[in-house]
Amino acid sequence: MTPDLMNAGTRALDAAQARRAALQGASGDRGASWSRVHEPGRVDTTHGAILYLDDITVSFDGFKALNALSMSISAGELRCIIGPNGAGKTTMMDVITGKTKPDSGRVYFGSTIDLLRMRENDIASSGVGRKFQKPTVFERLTVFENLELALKAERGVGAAMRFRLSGEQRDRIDSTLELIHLQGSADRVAGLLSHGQKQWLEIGMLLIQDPQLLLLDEPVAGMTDEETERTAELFLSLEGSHSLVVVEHDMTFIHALTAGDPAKKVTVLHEGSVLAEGSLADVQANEQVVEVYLGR
Ligand SMILES: Nc1ncnc2c1ncn2[C@@H]1O[C@H](COP(=O)(O)OP(=O)(O)OP(=O)(O)O)[C@@H](O)[C@H]1O
Repeated sequence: MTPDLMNAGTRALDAAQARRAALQGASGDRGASWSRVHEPGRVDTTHGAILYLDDITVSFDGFKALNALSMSISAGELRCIIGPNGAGKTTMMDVITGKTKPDSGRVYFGSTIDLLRMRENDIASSGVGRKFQKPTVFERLTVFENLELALKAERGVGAAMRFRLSGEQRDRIDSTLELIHLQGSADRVAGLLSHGQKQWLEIGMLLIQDPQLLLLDEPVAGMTDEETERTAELFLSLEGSHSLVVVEHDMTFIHALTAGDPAKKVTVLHEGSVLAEGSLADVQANEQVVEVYLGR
């Protein structure tokens, strides 16, 4: 999480908590941080791709975490990325979001935005939303307040403090609540939600800012089977209107997301490069993939 994003969240949280404390005579602490995404709609996808990674190498003390990695994600695509521990999946996400700068290679958001020239905060602002594995919601705020905060942060931190919700924005929060299956929990304190519900809330906080590309790192880790199923439904409902890159080890979930559709690509990473790419059936039948990952 970048310092700017941390500040955006904590300062707005302070303001929200001060309001609540004034009303309830209570005080709270700070539980989380999250990404701010705004000004979507400027990404040029006329050539079909929303994300290009070209020949990316990242070395840590001589060890290549990414080794000439190339990959392209189409606009509106839901791409699953699998691979053994240490394959480079998180490092790849770190490069896309500007957390790690590669030794060499190119990363483009659409055909014109060179992400390697941008800082982490600016990449988030350009429409790349990232969900880390661990849910990071503001535990002491209600579900509604968490979404409100995410919506307000679109306007910048200073403006967010003074900003009041319009009817249209309330509707946007309501439709997000419905999308993430939390319409009955709007007034619940987020800390009381189940692990899966916290994950959905954080996804909602990203979605309400309308990112064009969503990077999701092991989103169903720790979820119940029912929560996993619902998360698959949610992601499938976003496909087309958003582009999603989902890193996941849970093959049941990957099955649900690809739903036997041979047109849906799964990418297998191994030792910092693409080992295989194709339909789930194709990669499952690939002997090398079985050897390094699926057969274990
Ligand atoms: N900051 C770092 N310094 C040194 N080595 C690192 C660093 N970050 C990652 N690595 C190494 O790079 C390799 C790739 O790590 P990465 O976390 O990207 O893999 P991953 O595919 O996300 O694994 P997992 O499925 O376990 O999350 C690993 O061998 C890891 O130890």
